[in-house]
Amino acid sequence: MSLDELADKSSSEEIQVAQSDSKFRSLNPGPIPIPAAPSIRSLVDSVSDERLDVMASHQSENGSGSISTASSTVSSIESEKAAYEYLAQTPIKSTDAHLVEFSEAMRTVAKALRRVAEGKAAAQAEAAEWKRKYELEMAHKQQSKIKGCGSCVSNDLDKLASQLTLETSASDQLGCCGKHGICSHEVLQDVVPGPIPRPNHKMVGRKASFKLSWGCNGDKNGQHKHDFVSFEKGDITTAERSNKQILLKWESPPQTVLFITKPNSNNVHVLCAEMVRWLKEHKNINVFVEPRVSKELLTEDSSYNFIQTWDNDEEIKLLHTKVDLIVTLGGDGTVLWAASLFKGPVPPVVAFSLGSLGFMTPFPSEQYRECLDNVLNGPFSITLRNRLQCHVIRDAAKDELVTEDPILVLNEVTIDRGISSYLTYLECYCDSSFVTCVQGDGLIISTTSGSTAYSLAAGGSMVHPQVPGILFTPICPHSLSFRPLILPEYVTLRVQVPYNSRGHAWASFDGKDRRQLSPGDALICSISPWPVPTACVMDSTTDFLRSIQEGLHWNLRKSQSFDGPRD
Ligand SMILES: NC(=O)c1ccc[n+]([C@@H]2O[C@H](COP(=O)([O-])OP(=O)(O)OC[C@H]3O[C@@H](n4cnc5c(N)ncnc54)[C@H](O)[C@@H]3O)[C@@H](O)[C@H]2O)c1
Ligand SMILES: Nc1ncnc2c1ncn2[C@@H]1O[C@H](COP(=O)(O)OP(=O)(O)OP(=O)(O)O)[C@@H](O)[C@H]1O
Repeated sequence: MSLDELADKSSSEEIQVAQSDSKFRSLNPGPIPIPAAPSIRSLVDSVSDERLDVMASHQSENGSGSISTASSTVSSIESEKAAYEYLAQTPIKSTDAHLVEFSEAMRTVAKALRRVAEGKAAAQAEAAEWKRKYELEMAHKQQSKIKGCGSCVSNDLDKLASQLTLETSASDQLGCCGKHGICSHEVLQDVVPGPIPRPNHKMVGRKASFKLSWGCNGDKNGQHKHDFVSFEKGDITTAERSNKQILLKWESPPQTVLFITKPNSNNVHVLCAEMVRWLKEHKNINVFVEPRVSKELLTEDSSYNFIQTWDNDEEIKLLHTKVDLIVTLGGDGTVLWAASLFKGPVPPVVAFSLGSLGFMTPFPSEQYRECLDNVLNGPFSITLRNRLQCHVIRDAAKDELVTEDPILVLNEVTIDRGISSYLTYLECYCDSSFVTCVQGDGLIISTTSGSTAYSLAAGGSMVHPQVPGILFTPICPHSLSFRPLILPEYVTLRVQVPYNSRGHAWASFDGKDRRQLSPGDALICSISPWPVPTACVMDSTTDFLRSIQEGLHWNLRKSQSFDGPRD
């Protein structure tokens, strides 16, 4: 697809969403009076007719058509709510067939409206995604012009998207962003969507540029073997598998490091002060710290006046354009916290272990000089940890233009019963297919990085973080046959609290930011295009195996003694 076509697609999709919304508003005439009891039959009839219309138009139209289906039925939302209220106030005799039929019709209409609201949210998300990719591509082009690096330019947006989502599998050692390298850093620097930042004397210079490539160990002649399916003579075969370890190689030296540290820990505080000074004095590195840490360091010693920080959320949005590396000092929670600061691209993370478990924190803090030397010089292995992008869709806001901001999680999103003592009742869909109803304490939708966290405690498999997948793990399901699932990374999951749920559900994101989900609300999750690159001590697999063995004591058992019965 050319850039122009992309621009057209991006803008036309936005226009489509906007148009459908304006239709939404213009067709929503406001509340419809609650029908008096004698006229309820006529209301049932009219709703039943609308139900038929909805079904007919669903059959005859494609996906985008479903938005206009919503428009034609939106006027019944208010009447539906009014009718529910009316029904709640009026005792229903089980023998009253009319009221039962009416209530059924209302449910059908409500379901159709839900589908439309969700379709709209998905379309908005998709349009935003295309727009962002388009902006990235433009930035990439501009950057390449400045650098005179013609080979960096790719006119194919799909290629860029697949590079960002790791669908490309190749290694290339051919210089600047050769055919198979990932030049994401160049794409991401300098141009930032959003408001123009106010001039800041603390701003640092350009970011260091780097290249990601897939390693090809054991490949003697340097020829990389790709993972692809070939169809020679009608036979389907996969080529020999390559080593997919991802290497980060700096193309210019990194200049700026951001520290994210666990609060209320004296050890962390002392080490942070020492590392900051060492980086400045021995490596001439610019250092950013959190506002809390900046205050602490400056109160102690004014000679830390070289450190930089931020004042507000707008400045946090720009951090990824200034920072070459993130250093975390703490446990896994600190890595999650660091990732949560970045709603878009995330610079590589070097996680030093100062927590209790430290599954994602492989670097020993006692050897920080050696570790940082290795990382600053490069090349080093990284694990690209996928994140999930979660949208909460409110039933009450289905005819509003703006939905809640997406939330990115590195571990998982959990939907549970919170303080409710009732069973959680959740309807789950994968793309357009119904998956199941969860009846139990809740559901965990996890990344593969999160597979060793809450999902593991709920009986999910441990999955290597580079495996492209989404884990679907129930929490205490009240069923004998509910096994956890692992779904492919490209699907979109939708979990909704049905109208007839007895209680609310609660969503939490990496264990934080709890949000109530009322009957009618839904959560939509898919893999985000912005992974978290974490530096490895050895390589992705060695580090993972070490973590499950040393951190979780996986399959620890006393060895069987030599003496005893034999074959
Ligand atoms: N029953 C459970 O196991 C349970 C319950 C609630 C939350 N959690 C996890 O805690 C996470 C939040 O972590 P926190 O440190 O802010 O909270 P926290 O301080 O409560 O620590 C939770 C524990 O989970 C470990 N952990 C976190 N991410 C991990 C990962 N990817 N692999 C292996 N272990 C991991 C941490 O090291 C820590 O020991 C949530 O994302 C969730 O996965 C687990
Ligand atoms: N920079 C930060 N600002 C605010 N809160 C933070 C920050 N870093 C970590 N936290 C929070 O502090 C809590 C504890 O942090 P962390 O998990 O890193 O330490 P730990 O519990 O000692 O280690 P582990 O997770 O390995 O057991 C987490 O809930 C995390 O969200």
